[in-house]
Amino acid sequence: MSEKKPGFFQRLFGGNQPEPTPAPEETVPETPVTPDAIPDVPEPEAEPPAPTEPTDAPPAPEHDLPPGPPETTPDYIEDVEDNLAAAPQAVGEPEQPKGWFARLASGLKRSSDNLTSSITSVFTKRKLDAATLDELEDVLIQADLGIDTAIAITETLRRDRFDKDVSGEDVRAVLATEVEQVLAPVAQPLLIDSSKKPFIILMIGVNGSGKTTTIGKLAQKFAAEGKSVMLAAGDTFRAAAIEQLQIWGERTGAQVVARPTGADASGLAFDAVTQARAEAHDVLIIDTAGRLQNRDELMNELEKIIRVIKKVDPEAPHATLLTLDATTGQNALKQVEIFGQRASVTGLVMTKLDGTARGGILVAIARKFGLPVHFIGVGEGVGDLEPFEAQDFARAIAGQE
Ligand SMILES: Nc1nc2c(ncn2[C@@H]2O[C@H](COP(=O)(O)OP(=O)(O)OP(=O)(O)O)[C@@H](O)[C@H]2O)c(=O)[nH]1
Repeated sequence: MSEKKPGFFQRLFGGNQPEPTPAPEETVPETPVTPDAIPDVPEPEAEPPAPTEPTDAPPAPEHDLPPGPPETTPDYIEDVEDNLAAAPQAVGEPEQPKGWFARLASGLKRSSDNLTSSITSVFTKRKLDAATLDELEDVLIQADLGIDTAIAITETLRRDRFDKDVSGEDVRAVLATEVEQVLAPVAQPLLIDSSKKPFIILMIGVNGSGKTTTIGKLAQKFAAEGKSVMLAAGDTFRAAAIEQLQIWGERTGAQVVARPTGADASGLAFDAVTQARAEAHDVLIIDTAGRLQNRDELMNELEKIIRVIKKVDPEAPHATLLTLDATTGQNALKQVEIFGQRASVTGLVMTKLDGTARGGILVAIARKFGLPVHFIGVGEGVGDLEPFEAQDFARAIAGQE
């Protein structure tokens, strides 16, 4: 799974593609659906009863566990088929619909173009002086790279090149080097400890940040490595999220534990961990409902899910992955801070780098928190999630070939 597909770097840079839809401004995710805003979906109980305290022999689950994906009625299958075009792609060699692929590539091209053209315009005018360095610092901050990185880059230039002719290309090289230095320590693969059966991954993040899609992509990767995967449809607020996970389950051969909409998410997590243990799956990935980090009651619910998982396996979750939507810009820093405090995040996945000029935020996050970044997403397709590589990202941001 760490093998890098040819062409991914190409997708980061883009080619001659049509203009993408402009990236949204910060704070609001692309699909800002809060549980409150969803019609016809019953709210779960404010404080549903926790599952029975487990002992050495865990108690029987509250619900009868289905042998496989539970919804198999003709209507459901029809809905699923209708959704296939918009949903994840089939397992195996991913097919990239050309129009979509072109939009992804164009998104990142715009991002690096914005940065590099600003740099070029600053550095074609004169020898390196204090005013030029100030302008450069502004450009770098506006690109969401963070003040520390912006200062580090300008200080390097001040030290090495002050009062000398400096080209945009020279500056891009310094930028790439600095960004790579910041990112290299956090670019860490997600290691699945095979002594844990199952290795439990909890997926968390704000609404629409890409949790469910990322779970599907991960399930595909693990399945391709021969691992047996179970998915838990813990976003019990939204019927669509449950169905989305079931589609991924069908496509990746992963068993899906699901409950009707509105079921208690902690109870579902407990059942899923118990079942995955009993059946000795290699990996269990638990989806959760999207929640804004400032919704205290929803963050309490997340803490409860974690407590309940620990009742079955005190070491679990073995990985708690926070998905971050790159288009949210500076707000992503707040998300890392609060989710980190409340849910002990162990690693990050940044999605939607294809649709934004704000990919630099990953550099600011890496510098501030030092949390591992395991994957980045550059599209909705199953092949659009790649292990994070510092050098590729640095070169893409700096507009280097
Ligand atoms: N362009 C692009 N879209 C993505 C990427 N990752 C996910 N998406 C899309 O983002 C949207 C939201 O993704 P979901 O996986 O449903 O997000 P979620 O976090 O599970 O959402 P909630 O359940 O509402 O919290 C979907 O339309 C995905 O296809 C990515 O890397 N690039």
